[in-house]
Amino acid sequence: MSMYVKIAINIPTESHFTYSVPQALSGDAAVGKRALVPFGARKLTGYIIGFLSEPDFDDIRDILDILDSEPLFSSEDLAFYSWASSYYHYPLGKTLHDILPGGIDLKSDRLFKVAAGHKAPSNPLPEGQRKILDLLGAAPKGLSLKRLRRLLSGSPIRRDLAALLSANRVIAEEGLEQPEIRKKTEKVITLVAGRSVPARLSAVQQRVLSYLQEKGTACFPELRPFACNPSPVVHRLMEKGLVSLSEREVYRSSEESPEMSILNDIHLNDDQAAACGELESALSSRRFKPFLLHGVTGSGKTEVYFHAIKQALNSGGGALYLVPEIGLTPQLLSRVRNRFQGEEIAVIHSDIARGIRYDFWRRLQRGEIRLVVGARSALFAPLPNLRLIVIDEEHDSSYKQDVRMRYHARDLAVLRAKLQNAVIVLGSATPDMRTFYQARQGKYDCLSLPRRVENRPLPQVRIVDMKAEREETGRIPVLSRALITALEETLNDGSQALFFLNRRGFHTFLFCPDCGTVLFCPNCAVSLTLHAEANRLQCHYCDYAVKTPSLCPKCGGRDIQFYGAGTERLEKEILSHFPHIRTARMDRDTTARKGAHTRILKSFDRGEIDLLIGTQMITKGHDFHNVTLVGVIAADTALNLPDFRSAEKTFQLLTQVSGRGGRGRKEGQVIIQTINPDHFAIQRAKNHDYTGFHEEEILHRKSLGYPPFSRLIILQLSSLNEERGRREVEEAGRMARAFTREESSRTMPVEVIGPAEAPIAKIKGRYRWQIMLKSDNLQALHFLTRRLLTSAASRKLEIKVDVDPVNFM
Ligand SMILES: Nc1ncnc2c1ncn2[C@@H]1O[C@H](COP(=O)(O)OP(=O)(O)OP(=O)(O)O)[C@@H](O)[C@H]1O
Ligand SMILES: [Zn+2]
Ligand SMILES: [Zn+2]
Repeated sequence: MSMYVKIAINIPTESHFTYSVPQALSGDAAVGKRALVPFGARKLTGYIIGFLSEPDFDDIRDILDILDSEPLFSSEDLAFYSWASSYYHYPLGKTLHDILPGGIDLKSDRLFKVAAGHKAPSNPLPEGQRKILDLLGAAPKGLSLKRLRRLLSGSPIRRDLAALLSANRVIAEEGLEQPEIRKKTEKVITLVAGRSVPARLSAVQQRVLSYLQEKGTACFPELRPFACNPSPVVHRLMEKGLVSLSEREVYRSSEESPEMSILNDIHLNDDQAAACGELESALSSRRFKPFLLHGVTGSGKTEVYFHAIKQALNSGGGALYLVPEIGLTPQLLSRVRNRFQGEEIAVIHSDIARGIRYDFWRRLQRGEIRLVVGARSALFAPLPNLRLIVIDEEHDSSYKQDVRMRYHARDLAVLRAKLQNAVIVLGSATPDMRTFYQARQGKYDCLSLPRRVENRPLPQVRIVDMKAEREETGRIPVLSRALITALEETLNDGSQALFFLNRRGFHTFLFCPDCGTVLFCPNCAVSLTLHAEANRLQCHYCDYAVKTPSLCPKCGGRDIQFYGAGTERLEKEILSHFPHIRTARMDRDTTARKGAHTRILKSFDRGEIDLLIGTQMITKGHDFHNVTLVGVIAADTALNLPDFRSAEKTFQLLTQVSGRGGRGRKEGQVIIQTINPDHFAIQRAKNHDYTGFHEEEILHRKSLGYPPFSRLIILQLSSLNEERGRREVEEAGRMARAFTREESSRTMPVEVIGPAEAPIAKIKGRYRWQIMLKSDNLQALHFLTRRLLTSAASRKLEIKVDVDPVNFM
């Protein structure tokens, strides 16, 4: 009887495909393995997602090969991945491709090879051509254009390649390209048991043999001390039947992160012990249970996570510990390694080399590693016996991926825990509005750490009204007098300081320094964004627009202006006041190079830097004990993002950055510079009042019907042609509105906001718009989204779906 498999393929279609399995491969086929399949004229890698007993089409083709000796994911994992794929409207084949380790797939492509008759030219070739020839010479099966580019780190090669082709030095033909990442193996030499050693052995052979008698097996490099080229020696011994040769897989692993200062020997305080107790009993019941761990900054949440992880591992299960991308610091890794000595840890994030990731993946799947520490993508790691998921800093927006599948790792983590009967802990000092709202509704059990460890006080926060600091010119200075004085005191004291500056949203909004007014959209309660060329202010939710006013609409002030500075300008300003200060900047520019981020943090940790200036990167998770001053240069930039969460983001940011101060023996102080000193988000942050903030903000959300009182889906529409794009976008908007008027939709109303020009109206030649769908009925939202996707498929309009959007830029 024939066997049929369902296969998902990495192409932009929702559906999967049916193939038959030839007799010779039928023993190998299994869910979670990859298969090489014919697809049109090409050969592609597909993922086996199920079996069929009968064909559901005519004209079914055979799979060509099975590419894995063991599955890369289980049926249980597949159920989770499929859920994510349909919830985020991202095709299953593409979802699997993104989730699985990169670089392992096989596919047919146009491959370039050195021509058979090629001889070295009499005149030396240009460097570009020579490099290509060298690479191709080392790859007898050929290389695709994409791979060549990658190997030449992106330098332009088209012209050189064309020259080589026309000179007949290189040929191109269709073929199967070998995957970039494969299992790594090494040869092992094994002593054959029970052979009597002949008398006539050379001295070297003798030494190798006695080494093997001691060790049992060895690989070639181990034998170098006996012979610089051990290979002929081993072959002699093989001929005599004394040893045998085989191949075994070796695992690649990430380099160790060097130690940073950490405290050991910690005794849990009462609050920590209570939280650990609750987690312990939940873990032992082996059922799904979600917790919110709400603990102020420096309250020792990490200790609680460690405790729970230890228990999960001790009971034979696996644990997943997720931190925001930026929180994955050498300090944290040292802490984890230190605490879980003897335990193998899979560290998974975007900087981990693909070969290492592939090895981790398979060892996790086999149950050889049971602890994963990583950023958002680590959520998909296969863990056969998952007992615990920890999401540290659960409010952090880096858990949301904004390209390809736009998933939220925290939200998916809760689902995964539910599917796999695990305990999940969402931890934060500033929980997401929705998380806290749900905890209050009883969806999560709340664990709380209301105090800092060892009863250290939270830092004193002072707010400086920058409107009162205006100079004679009417401009607002970068540094207030209060901040300059405080920095001076900190330096005299031998302590360190952190200055935080928000780069996002700079120079995009206008404000009035006389009354602090920033212009907001009357419909959506988000700030209006300036389009300087068109001299107008515009709302990116609903497209409302006004001409840029020259007078303040509220107080009539004439000084309407921008304000703020980048980290570079700030550093200059500081140096003009403190010429001898040792500063370092941490932003996207200074940390672009690999390892730079770590280097800066380490040198700050060693006290080689007095003042660290940075963007969001410095606000999270760091535990430096000598920081006594935290300065926030302009709290308003976050407040004025065109985003309904701007108050929440401001509160989180201020609380988190404040929380970096006073974590050691000396008390900390925080100075917040702002032009909105009375704003509730700033006031509540000053008083370390999370609950107060939540209660005030939730009223705003309710009155405007924003989450958690509704769900949102944003459709990002784009087109290469501005005119046609705009027409089609308007048509999509009309369709969406018509849907909301339909009879069937009365029971499930969806509000359609927009279409509006996207915050960045043109990227890479594509014109962009967006439509926001809002409803408290999630089913209705998904239903309408699917419909709009289907209708757009027939046009030139590209639609990307962002379910539960977080970042609006
Ligand atoms: N019971 C304890 N006694 C003394 N020190 C402790 C205790 N628990 C934790 N610590 C130490 O307190 C510091 C802060 O702990 P941790 O980093 O876990 O805080 P946190 O709650 O995660 O803070 P944040 O949210 O600001 O990152 C660490 O240096 C940790 O080693
Ligand atoms: Zn004004
Ligand atoms: Zn609006």
